[in-house]
Amino acid sequence: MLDELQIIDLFFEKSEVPVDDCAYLPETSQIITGDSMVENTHFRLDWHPPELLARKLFQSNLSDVAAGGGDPQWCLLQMGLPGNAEEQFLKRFAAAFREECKENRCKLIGGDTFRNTTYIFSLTMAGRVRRPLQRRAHPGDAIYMTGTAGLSLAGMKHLTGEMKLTGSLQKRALERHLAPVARLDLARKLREMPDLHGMMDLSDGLLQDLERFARAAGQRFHLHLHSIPCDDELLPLMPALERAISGEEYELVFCAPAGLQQAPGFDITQIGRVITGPPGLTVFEDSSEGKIVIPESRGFEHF
Ligand SMILES: Nc1ncnc2c1ncn2[C@@H]1O[C@H](COP(=O)(O)OP(=O)(O)O)[C@@H](O)[C@H]1O
Ligand SMILES: Cc1ncc(C[n+]2csc(CCOP(=O)(O)OP(=O)(O)O)c2C)c(N)n1
Ligand SMILES: [Mg+2]
Repeated sequence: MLDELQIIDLFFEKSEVPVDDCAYLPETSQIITGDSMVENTHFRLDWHPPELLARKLFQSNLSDVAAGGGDPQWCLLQMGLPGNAEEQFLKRFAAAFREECKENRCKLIGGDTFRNTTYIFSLTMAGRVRRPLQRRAHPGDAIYMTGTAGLSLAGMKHLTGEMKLTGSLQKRALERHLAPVARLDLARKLREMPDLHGMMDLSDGLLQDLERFARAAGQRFHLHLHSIPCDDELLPLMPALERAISGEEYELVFCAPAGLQQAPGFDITQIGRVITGPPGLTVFEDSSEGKIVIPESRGFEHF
């Protein structure tokens, strides 16, 4: 079986394969993206109340628009629904989705609805952009991420029974997994920095996403595992390599000159650096770069 990127490659000439979170439409200064929530692939009905499902669908797309340097403008909603879909489920989903559109000034302008054996929710979102942010980096840049990594995987592991979380940590992990919030607030600040070279959002985990970022940028990325920021309470419960494969965090990862400082409302951490070398990712234990780590797992992959 081909993997996800090999399948996508089938549709493009080699030089035209899309590598960014969003496609850029220069004629109208817009960016456009699409992401889906599919039953038993992205969510389970017994885990995910319809309100949170609608919000996660919206926020995962908003996260791409934020990483692309844009502000949301309009969206199209495609839905596959079982014949026995409950009216209450659909009403609750629709009400929450409408709230998201309103809160984020994003107009639902169309879509498609069809019968399917399971639920499929797929969103296309467009945004306006002044300077589209792509997956670019310069040698010598620092690699930064916003927020923390690990909570989403911890939340899912709690739901599957692989981890037993309690109290406020359980709440934060479930919230991160079931109801992530795109970092549009920080993206708006970051995109004003003239020497921000490139940005993406964290959906498949740092190992996969940084590998793709590095290849798109044509640079070598060094990730420092022990620099990956983590929720204080989760830190002793989740090894660094697991934080590096936690997807669906919807934090931002970006490359800019070293020396950026954390500040209130600006929760960024340096997690690695960019060097000249063959495009790809090398994982080191820490920032001394004394010990290379070969990960056993790359995290969640569709194929
Ligand atoms: N079926 C497809 N046809 C054309 N382009 C695709 C398809 N699936 C994914 N892509 C593109 O391939 C790139 C990688 O996809 P993906 O990993 O889903 O991006 P993201 O993590 O930003 O959602 C994106 O630019 C996306 O638009
Ligand atoms: C039932 C269920 N199984 C597995 C997962 C974990 N999971 C599903 S998709 C995904 C990665 C992100 O989804 P993807 O469709 O690859 O988003 P994109 O990279 O396109 O933004 C993860 C970690 C989940 N959330 N729910
Ligand atoms: Mg996608």
